Amino acid sequence: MSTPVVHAALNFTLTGRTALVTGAARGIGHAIATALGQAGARVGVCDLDAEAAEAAAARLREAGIEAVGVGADVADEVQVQAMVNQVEALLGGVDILVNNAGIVSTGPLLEVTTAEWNRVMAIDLNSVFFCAKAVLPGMIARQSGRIINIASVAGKRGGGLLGNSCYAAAKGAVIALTKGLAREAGPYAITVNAVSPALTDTEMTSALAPQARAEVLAQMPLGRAGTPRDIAAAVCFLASREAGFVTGEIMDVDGGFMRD
Ligand SMILES: NC(=O)c1ccc[n+]([C@@H]2O[C@H](COP(=O)([O-])OP(=O)(O)OC[C@H]3O[C@@H](n4cnc5c(N)ncnc54)[C@H](O)[C@@H]3O)[C@@H](O)[C@H]2O)c1
Ligand SMILES: CC(C)C1=CC=C(C(=O)O)[C@@H](O)[C@H]1O
Repeated sequence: MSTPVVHAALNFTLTGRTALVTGAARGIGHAIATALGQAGARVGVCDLDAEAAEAAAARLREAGIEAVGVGADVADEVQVQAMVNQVEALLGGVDILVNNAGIVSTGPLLEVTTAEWNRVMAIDLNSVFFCAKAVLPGMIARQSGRIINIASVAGKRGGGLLGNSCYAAAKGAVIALTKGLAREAGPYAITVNAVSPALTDTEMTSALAPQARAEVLAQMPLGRAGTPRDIAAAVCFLASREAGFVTGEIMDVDGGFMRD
């Protein structure tokens, strides 16, 4: 038997790392950008709404975080490459990519137009492909990196109460892409994981009818909706050096919703 030792203290600081968070002007993305910055990272705050992205970055700077706001539509590959170029020029190579930007569509499949289907797929799924492609060459060159995708319990369950089939299909594909890319990127010491929230209080869910909300909460053992900070905490762990042996994981942060 080996002699017991006192192990080195765990260190969750992100000092010296550059993070890029999409859809970070508000909601879950803003909480993630704030938490990564508070842990020491320099943060690229990306959003479709360029003014809101800059305003969010300014709030982070006021809190002592090095941050830049960048306007980009993550559904557009050319804009994604320009966004990554801008962040890397100002803050250094992206060490941590958080694919958070997303939209939800509601209602049964027969009511979803082809245009709506295409927009959900473009923003919720294609963006993950575009953003990963844009940051991976730098991560491979540096032999390190963290990619964290925000999925959804809808992607595991196939929708139902929690988003419709179209949204669920996009998030289900994000989960499959996370697992596949984890296999591809592992040899370069790059981890790829997803955080899978259930109902979380943000603007996205603010219009949910009280009855529907009560039905969802009744299925959550903890009996409350998630907060953006709940999701940010999980992302910070996965972004840390200490999570270097976790990859291909789809981490439920869902108040127990997915438990059997
Ligand atoms: N809120 C929930 O209950 C919940 C549950 C599970 C998963 N999620 C996922 O979490 C993520 C964040 O959701 P949220 O609740 O904070 O949403 P939100 O609507 O409050 O915020 C989304 C942000 O993404 C930005 N955005 C939208 N389209 C974009 C685009 N094309 N390019 C760049 N930015 C864009 C918006 O401007 C907004 O700032 C999404 O991927 C969502 O699917 C949310
Ligand atoms: C707006 C409402 C139907 C909703 C949006 C997104 C979800 C998700 O899981 O991503 C939901 O939980 C859901 O309540």
